[in-house]
Amino acid sequence: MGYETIRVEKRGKVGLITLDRPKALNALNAQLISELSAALDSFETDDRIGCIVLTGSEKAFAAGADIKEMQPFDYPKSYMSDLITPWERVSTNRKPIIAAVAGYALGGGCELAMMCDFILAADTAKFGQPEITLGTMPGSGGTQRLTRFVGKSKAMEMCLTGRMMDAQEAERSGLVSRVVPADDLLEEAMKAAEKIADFSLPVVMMTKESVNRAYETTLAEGIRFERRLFHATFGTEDQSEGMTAFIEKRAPQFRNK
Ligand SMILES: CC(C)=CC(=O)SCCNC(=O)CCNC(=O)[C@H](O)C(C)(C)COP(=O)(O)OP(=O)(O)OC[C@H]1O[C@@H](n2cnc3c(N)ncnc32)[C@H](O)[C@@H]1OP(=O)(O)O
Repeated sequence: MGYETIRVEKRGKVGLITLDRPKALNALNAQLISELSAALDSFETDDRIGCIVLTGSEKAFAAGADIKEMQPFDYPKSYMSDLITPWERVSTNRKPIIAAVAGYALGGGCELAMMCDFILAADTAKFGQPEITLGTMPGSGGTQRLTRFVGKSKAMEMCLTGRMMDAQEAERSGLVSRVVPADDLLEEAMKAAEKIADFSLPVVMMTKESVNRAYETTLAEGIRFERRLFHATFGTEDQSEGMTAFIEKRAPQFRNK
C-alpha cells in the first residue's frame, strides 16, 4: 500500500511508523488514521515483526484531531460516521507499540500516545487535552486513560483548563515511562523495541495482555488472569529454551513457539 500521511519502515524485527503531515503538525485526519490502521494490520500479521514504534516529528507527535476536517460536522454526521472510533485500532493491536513523543502531543495526539503500550518522551514533549478550548471535549479516551495515568486531580485540571504538561511533569505524573534528550529519542525507542522484539513474541503478547487487564478488572480477577497466562508460558518451547539457556549460561534463542 502507498502511504501519503505516514512513513512505514521495517528495521529488523521492529516496525517503525512516522506520522508525516508536517504542515499540519501531524493533525490526525481520516486518511492518516486509515493509513495508520493499514500499517498496524500489516505489522500485526507479519511474523518477523516483534514490536512497533510510533513517532512524529521534532515539533509535533500530533497536534490532535484535524480541526479543519471536524469543524463542519453536526451531531448526526459525527454519530453515524462513528467519528474517532477507528482510532481504537491502535489500542487493539496485540503486538507492543512504543510511542516516541517529541514536541506537541495534544488532544487526539495525546490520546493516540496513551493508546500505545508506553510513552518515551523527548525533553521537548508537551502533552495536553485542549479540546475544551474548542468547545468540545476529549473523544478518544482522554478523560479515561489520562485519569488512569495521572489521577483524577491532574486529569481534571488538564481536561477542564486545557493546560499543557511538559515532559518532566509527565514523567513525575506517570504519563511517560522516561524522558530522554530530543536528539536521542528515536535511538532510545528503537533500542527498547529491539530488546522487546528479541524476546519470545507469544510471551511478550501474553505479558501485554495481562498488564492491560489491570485496567479492566478487579485485583483478584486480574491476578487469576495473570496466573493462567503464566502457566500457559510453560506450554511454549521458548519458556523451556529461556530457562535452559540460563542454566547453561548462554544466550537464549527464542523461536516464537
Ligand atoms: C480527538 C478529539 C476528539 C479532539 C481533538 O484532538 S481536537 C484538537 C486538539 N488540538 C488542539 O487544539 C491544538 C491545535 N493547535 C494549536 O493549538 C497550535 O497549532 C499549536 C500550539 C500546536 C502550535 O502552534 P504554532 O503557532 O507553532 O503552529 P500553528 O501555526 O498554529 O500550526 C501550524 C499549522 O498546523 C495547523 N494545525 C495545528 N494543529 C492542528 C489541528 N489539530 N488540526 C488542523 N490543523 C492544525 C495550523 O492550522 C497551521 O496550519 P495553517 O497555517 O495552514 O493554518
